[in-house]
Amino acid sequence: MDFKKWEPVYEKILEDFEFSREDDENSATLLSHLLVGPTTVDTSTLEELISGKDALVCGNAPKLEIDLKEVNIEDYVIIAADGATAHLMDNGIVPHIIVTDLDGDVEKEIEANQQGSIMVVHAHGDNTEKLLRYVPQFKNVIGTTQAEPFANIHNFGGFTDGDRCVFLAHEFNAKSITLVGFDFYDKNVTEMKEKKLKWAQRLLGAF
Ligand SMILES: Nc1ncnc2c1ncn2[C@@H]1O[C@H](COP(=O)(O)OP(=O)(O)OP(=O)(O)O)[C@@H](O)[C@H]1O
Ligand SMILES: Nc1nc2c(c(=O)[nH]1)N=C(CO)CN2
Ligand SMILES: [Mg+2]
Repeated sequence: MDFKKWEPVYEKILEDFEFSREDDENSATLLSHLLVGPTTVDTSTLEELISGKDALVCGNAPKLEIDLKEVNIEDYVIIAADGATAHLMDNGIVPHIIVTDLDGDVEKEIEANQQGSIMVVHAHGDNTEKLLRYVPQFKNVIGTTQAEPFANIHNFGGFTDGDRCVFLAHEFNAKSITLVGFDFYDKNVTEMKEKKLKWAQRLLGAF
C-alpha cells in the first residue's frame, strides 16, 4: 500500500476515534525494537504463501461457524483475523497467517504460532502493553502499523484486524479473496465495535 494513498483515510480514522497519531507511531517504534533476530520473518514468506492462491479471510462474527461449513478449507490459504483464530483452532484448523492486534485469545494464537502460523502483529496506540507481553513469546512475526511504515514495520493498509487481512491478501496478489465470519450488522456488539465494523465495511468497499 502506498502510504500517501492510505494517509488521508488514516487521518479520518484518527479524527473519528480521537486516536493519537503520536501514540500509534511510538507503539510502532516499540514493535520495531521488539522484532529483532530470529523472531522475525521476511515479507517474502507472505508472498510465497499468498501469491496466486485463493485466500480465505476469517472474521470473528458468530456466523463464522456456519460459513466454514460452506467452504472446503483445503482449497485456501487461511488468514485469520485475531479472535477467529481460537474458533479455527478449536476445530482443528491451524491458520497459515494470523493478523492481530493482540486483543483476542492470544494464548490460542501462541499455540497456533507454535504449530506454524505466521503472525502479522499490528502496533497501535492502545496495545503497547500487549506487544511487550506477547511479542517475545512468538516466532515468525511480521510487524505492521496504521501510521507511516519504516524499517521492519509495514503498512499494507486497513484498520480492523478483519479488513487488514483483506488488504494483506490483496497486497500479496491473492488470486481470489473469500470472506467468512463477517457480519457488519451484528447487534450483539459494543458501541465501539459497531463503529469499528462500520469502518471495516467502508474500507472493504474498495475491493
Ligand atoms: N460481527 C462481527 N463481530 C466481530 N468481528 C467481526 C464481525 N464481523 C466482522 N468481523 C471482523 O473480525 C475481526 C476479528 O474479530 P475479533 O472479535 O477478534 O475482534 P477484535 O480483535 O476485537 O477486532 P479489532 O481488534 O480489529 O477491533 C474484526 O477485526 C472484524 O474485522
Ligand atoms: N489507536 C488505536 N488503533 C487501533 C485500535 C485501537 O483501539 N486504538 N483498534 C484497532 C482494531 O480495531 C486498529 N487500530
Ligand atoms: Mg484485535
